Amino acid sequence: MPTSSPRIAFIGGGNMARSLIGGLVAQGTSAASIAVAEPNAAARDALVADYGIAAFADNTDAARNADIIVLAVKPQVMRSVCEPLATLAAGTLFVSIAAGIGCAQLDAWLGGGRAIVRCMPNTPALVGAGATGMYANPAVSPAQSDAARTLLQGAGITVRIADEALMDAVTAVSGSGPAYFFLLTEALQAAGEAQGLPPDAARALAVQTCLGAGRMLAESGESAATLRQRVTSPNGTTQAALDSFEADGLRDIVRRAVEAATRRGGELARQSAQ
Ligand SMILES: NC(=O)C1=CN([C@@H]2O[C@H](COP(=O)(O)OP(=O)(O)OC[C@H]3O[C@@H](n4cnc5c(N)ncnc54)[C@H](OP(=O)(O)O)[C@@H]3O)[C@@H](O)[C@H]2O)C=CC1
Ligand SMILES: O=C(O)[C@@H]1CCC=N1
Repeated sequence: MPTSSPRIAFIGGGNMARSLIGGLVAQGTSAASIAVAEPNAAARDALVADYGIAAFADNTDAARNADIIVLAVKPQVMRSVCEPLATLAAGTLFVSIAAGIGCAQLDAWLGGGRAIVRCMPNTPALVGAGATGMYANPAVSPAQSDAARTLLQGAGITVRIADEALMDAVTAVSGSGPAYFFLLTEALQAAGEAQGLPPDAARALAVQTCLGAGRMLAESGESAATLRQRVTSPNGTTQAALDSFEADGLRDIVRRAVEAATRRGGELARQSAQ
């Protein structure tokens, strides 16, 4: 790794790459050190306009001089993206954000003996409030591991995962997780409207409640269960709602959803290998 700031190339400039690039630029990483390869011309133009980074139509043009290559394409196209990159310099650090695909598979496509960090960020990276699980293969040096952490720092918190087999569970909890809270917020807003609230009021109340609950979870140092109990007056309104959730099996619903997402990670890996 260079002692100056590393040159970073994103392969794929879609939703998640945009969130990470936004986080990097917001934390002061020079736009001149970031390049992106993206086949869609309109998406390329938008990335240049929004962040002042260099954008290329061709992956190898973006990757050629990079110290770190962030593989930010869908699992289904990962193989066709990796194989042409196998000629890149031995010291290059690859950071994959793809769901499902393991380091051994990526290493085989990239020519073998590669330093690979497999991580699973989430879209709140765009506002510096992301959560990333990160696994480094044995070829990653301490300096490269630090560089990967620095890359992810602007995105929010990073949790080091020692056992790669757990990365599908990370994906199911925090990678996909923002969508679960968005769904709950949609449902809460709709339920408020069904009770007669105007849409604007229902949205404002649901959104701020999600934000406030999240901040209390992060900042109070107390467990989710304790915070929940504090809202719940005996025989009050919250108790009525929570009893309804429990009777409808909410905990089981969540457990099954996370199981389904974890299983899907394995399926994506198998499909991408075909
Ligand atoms: N979205 C999320 O919340 C998260 C996603 N991820 C992972 O991030 C990866 C990307 O997902 P996401 O950002 O949602 O998907 P997107 O479809 O938004 O982004 C992928 C981008 O890659 C481009 N692309 C397609 N083929 C190639 C190619 N051959 N070379 C270079 N770029 C290409 C696509 O262009 P085009 O649209 O023109 O095909 C698209 O802009 C996935 O592997 C996913 O598992 C990880 C964590 C969270
Ligand atoms: O839905 C997906 O497959 C990706 C991975 C985690 C979030 N989005």
